[in-house]
Amino acid sequence: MTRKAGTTAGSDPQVRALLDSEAPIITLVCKSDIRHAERALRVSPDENLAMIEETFAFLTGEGRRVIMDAEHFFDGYRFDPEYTIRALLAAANGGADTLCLCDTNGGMLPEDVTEIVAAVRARVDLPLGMHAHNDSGCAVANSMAAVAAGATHVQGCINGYGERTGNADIISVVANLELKKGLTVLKGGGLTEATRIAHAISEITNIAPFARQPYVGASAFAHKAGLHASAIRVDPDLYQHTEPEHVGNGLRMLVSDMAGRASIELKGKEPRLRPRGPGRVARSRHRPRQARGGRRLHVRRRGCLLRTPAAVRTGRGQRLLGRRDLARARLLQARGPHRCRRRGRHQGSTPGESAMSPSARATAPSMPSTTPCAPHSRRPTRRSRPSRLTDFKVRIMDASHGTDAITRVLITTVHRETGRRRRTVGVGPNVIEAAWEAMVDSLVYGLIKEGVERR
Ligand SMILES: CC(=O)SCCNC(=O)CCNC(=O)[C@H](O)C(C)(C)COP(=O)(O)OP(=O)(O)OC[C@H]1O[C@@H](n2cnc3c(N)ncnc32)[C@H](O)[C@@H]1OP(=O)(O)O
Ligand SMILES: CC(=O)C(=O)O
Repeated sequence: MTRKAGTTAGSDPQVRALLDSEAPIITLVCKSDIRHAERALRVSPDENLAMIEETFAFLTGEGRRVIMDAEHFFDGYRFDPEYTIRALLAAANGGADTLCLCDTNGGMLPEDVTEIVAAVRARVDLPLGMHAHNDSGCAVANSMAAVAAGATHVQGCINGYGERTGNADIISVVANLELKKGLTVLKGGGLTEATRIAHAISEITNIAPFARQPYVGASAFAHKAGLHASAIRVDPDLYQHTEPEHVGNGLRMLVSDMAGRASIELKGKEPRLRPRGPGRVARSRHRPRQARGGRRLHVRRRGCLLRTPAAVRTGRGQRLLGRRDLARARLLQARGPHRCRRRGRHQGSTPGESAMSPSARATAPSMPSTTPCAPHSRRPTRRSRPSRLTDFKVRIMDASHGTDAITRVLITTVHRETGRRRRTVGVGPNVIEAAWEAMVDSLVYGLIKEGVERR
């Protein structure tokens, strides 16, 4: 924000905090709609302009590159175009680097953006930017319209996350600019990382990926209709607007009651379905169940994890939580929540849980606190708890299955002494079982890493 009314930029704590952050580039939100200056800030129109200019002058004087986010610019322009232009010029006088026009309420349509950006372009001689919200479903289109009208800077958010209905999905904007407009936005072919990055960020934020997300969604290049498949067999470009490989995605053929012969032929050509001898076929009989939750796939990739629990012994001769213990846990769980709670107490809670958010703490079960010990062994001590739980995420894999939905739990633990981080995943029909599996894997993985003998 700009400095507050009645202060100087240099003495405003919030402006000083921006400076203290040592960020080389600072973006300042400024009021550019006269109604917001008068009604929200309750300052005179001129005082608002002074707040803008002085804050820019102070920060640029300290050697920072400063971008203006002109809040409510488009709505303000419609109400009082002269004042919005004066707000931009105040920032320009203060040394602004770029003037980003915000559709803060997200209600603009592309033709409004084209008209207003072109009009501003004719009056202001600094690079212009666009910051679009998606309330009218046009954030990406509005960003593209602004670029077509002369903007050279676009703000957005990965996967379209943001306030209310979200901001412009920066992945779609970049892909459109590169693939449809022939501009180079990312260096070194970075666009091919788009799908991986979109999914990695949805993991980190714990927001399920949106299958129909343009370019990077799992369904972005998926085909169901047999009619499509018959043409795709001849040339995939007949039914796709760009090649999925440009954004790191891939073509996917679905086989359903809408499939024809071509669909099945194409499906059969997918590498993972090519028959490779009887062993392969026999294993693939279990595949649908495994693929549903993903755990077995994960386990198989990690090699020994599935086999290990029942077979690892520690130096103290304690047995690690194994499959039988898991069965016991299921039994306890089936007996009701009271028994489960008692069991949780027995396992103790880790101090690491305090590093989690209150909501995570409220739902996370206790980390099985013993290093490797059976659930009915002695009460754990701090010494026997070498790791602390630092993150606990729950994801419902397919919400449409109601209480039958597969639950996935991702946990991160950190070894107290080495600081080594372990991230494991468990999948089950409910949160307790999924959490249990994740925790067992975490312990086993830790033991393997520490060189504990396997039998
Ligand atoms: C357009 C956007 O949405 S940009 C996103 C902005 N970021 C966020 O809102 C998320 C983080 N939020 C925060 O850190 C805090 O809410 C802050 C720092 C923004 C404000 O918190 P506080 O300092 O506690 O202020 P409070 O909520 O009481 O009120 C906001 C103050 O900022 C003032 N203000 C609002 N916009 C501006 C602006 N562009 N320039 C100067 N002052 C402004 C308001 O007049 C109000 O001042 P007052 O305290 O004198 O009445
Ligand atoms: C800056 C911002 O988020 C807005 O005005 O929309």
